[in-house]
Amino acid sequence: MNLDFILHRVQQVKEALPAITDFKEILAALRLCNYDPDEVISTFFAMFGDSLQSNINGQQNFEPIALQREISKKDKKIEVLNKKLQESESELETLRLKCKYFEEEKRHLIQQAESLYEKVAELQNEQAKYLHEISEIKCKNTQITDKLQNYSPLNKGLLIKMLRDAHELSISNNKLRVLATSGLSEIGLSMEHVRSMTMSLRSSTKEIEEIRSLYQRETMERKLLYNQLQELRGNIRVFCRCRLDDKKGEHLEFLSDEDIAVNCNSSKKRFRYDQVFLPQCTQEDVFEGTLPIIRSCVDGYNVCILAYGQTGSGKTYTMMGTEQKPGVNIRSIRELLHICHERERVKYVIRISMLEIYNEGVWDLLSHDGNKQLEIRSHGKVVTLPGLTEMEVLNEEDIKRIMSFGEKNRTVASTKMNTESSRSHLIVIFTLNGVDTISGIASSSTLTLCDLAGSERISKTEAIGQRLVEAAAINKSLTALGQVFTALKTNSLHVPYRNSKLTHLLQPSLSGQAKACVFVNISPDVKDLGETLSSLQFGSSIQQIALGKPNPQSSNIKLGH
Ligand SMILES: Nc1ncnc2c1ncn2[C@@H]1O[C@H](COP(=O)(O)OP(=O)(O)OP(=O)(O)O)[C@@H](O)[C@H]1O
Repeated sequence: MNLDFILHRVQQVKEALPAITDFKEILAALRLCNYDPDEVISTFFAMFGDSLQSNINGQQNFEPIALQREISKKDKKIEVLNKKLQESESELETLRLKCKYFEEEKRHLIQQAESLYEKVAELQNEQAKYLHEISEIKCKNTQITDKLQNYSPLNKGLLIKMLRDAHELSISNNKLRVLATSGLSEIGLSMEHVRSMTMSLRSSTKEIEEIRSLYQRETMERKLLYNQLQELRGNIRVFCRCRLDDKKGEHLEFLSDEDIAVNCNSSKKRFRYDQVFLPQCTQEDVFEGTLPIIRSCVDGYNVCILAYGQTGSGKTYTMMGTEQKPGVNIRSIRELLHICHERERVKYVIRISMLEIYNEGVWDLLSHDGNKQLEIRSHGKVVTLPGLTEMEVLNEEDIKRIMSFGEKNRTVASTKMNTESSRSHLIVIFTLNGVDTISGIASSSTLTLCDLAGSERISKTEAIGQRLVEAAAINKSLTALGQVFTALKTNSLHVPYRNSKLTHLLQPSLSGQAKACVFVNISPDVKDLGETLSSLQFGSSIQQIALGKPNPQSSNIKLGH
């Protein structure tokens, strides 16, 4: 409570006091004033105790009540003070906590400040360095400017141009960099593409390898099966062909497609062949018989086709034929080229050679420097003819042209030697080298076409001199051929291939798993009966001769070394 205010009120009461005689009236008056009577009284006593004592007569209980009031007042004050003390203490605690927090904050801030001071120091160092560098650059700049000032206007122009160029260069450099960046990203994409392509390529390569090995196996199996079929038919097939003639050969009886009989001296001699071709059979019919072995040749087996018979029996007609009616030679070559062409996956190289065996001498008919005599060489089972001319052929025209060149050579040689071409053996050899582009299998084989010299006996020819020598040579080689066939038929350990040039040369085509086809040509003329019988006997003796067991890599002839 405001003390001035109380004093003011007390003053008001003091002024009113003389008029107040009754204490109760004073209290009432004070109540009217809205003041706490205890407070007012205690103030009264303190200030006007003496003067009031005399006026308050008869008020016996006044002192204890006043004391009680005093105590209660003190208690209240103490309570208030306690409350205030508590509040102060709690406030003090709060302040203490705050103080602690601020202490922490202060320490933290001091640390930060210290590190900032360090950084500032570093930056100041850096700044000093940069300032130093700047001053150096400025110095250089001043020097350059000075130098520039000294440049002649021309040099200045050049310099400006150079600077411009440099600027342009830097622009184009930037463009290039952009291009390079996009190029690099494109390269990255391409690399990714290449990577995936490589992956798919790898898997494709694997697939191709598998297909290739499958294909390889299939090809081998097909070849072996085809070969087995040929073996079942016989590796040497013998056909009989009778020449077409006006004279009817009454002595000849064509019993079936495979049987022919000869009536002589009231006896009948029967001969069995793989096929007997009647005089009216066409060149196409005759070729049918040789067709399967041509396929064998392309499969890698050595093949030989021979025409045997007396002079004039139709050997040349069968082998060579005429322009209109081509024989086995041209048809075989056509078939060979056709099969090679059909097998697109195999690359073939075909070479032709032409030989003549006359009087046990081997002559190269394709040699450009006249007729050249050759020597036969043997290396184990490999037979070679060093120096033999071989010409690559691509088509039928090539072959016809080369063969007619060889024929001319043969005629010239025959004329020189005063003989007939029919007195020699004509041998055309086709060498076939194939490489399968898928399986990689290489094959090498030969097709030997042989038009033998007339087989008539010396006694009949009544030859003398040169003719006798020729006949003896022919006889020798044909006898050797018969001996080879006989040895093969009887499975003899030794086959006398080297008994003649003819058999020596034909060794690769008459051994191993080679296939041979022999045409026995006969004359329908009764006056040739003896020779016909002899030829038929020769033919039937070689019927059903089995050559060696199959061996996939058949070719063993090497020519032209
Ligand atoms: N099947 C046939 N059809 C028609 N003509 C034929 C037949 N066979 C042979 N000739 C003809 O008979 C003649 C003699 O034939 P070719 O010259 O082929 O006999 P060759 O056995 O080769 O004789 P050489 O040993 O003298 O060479 C030829 O004029 C030929 O055209």
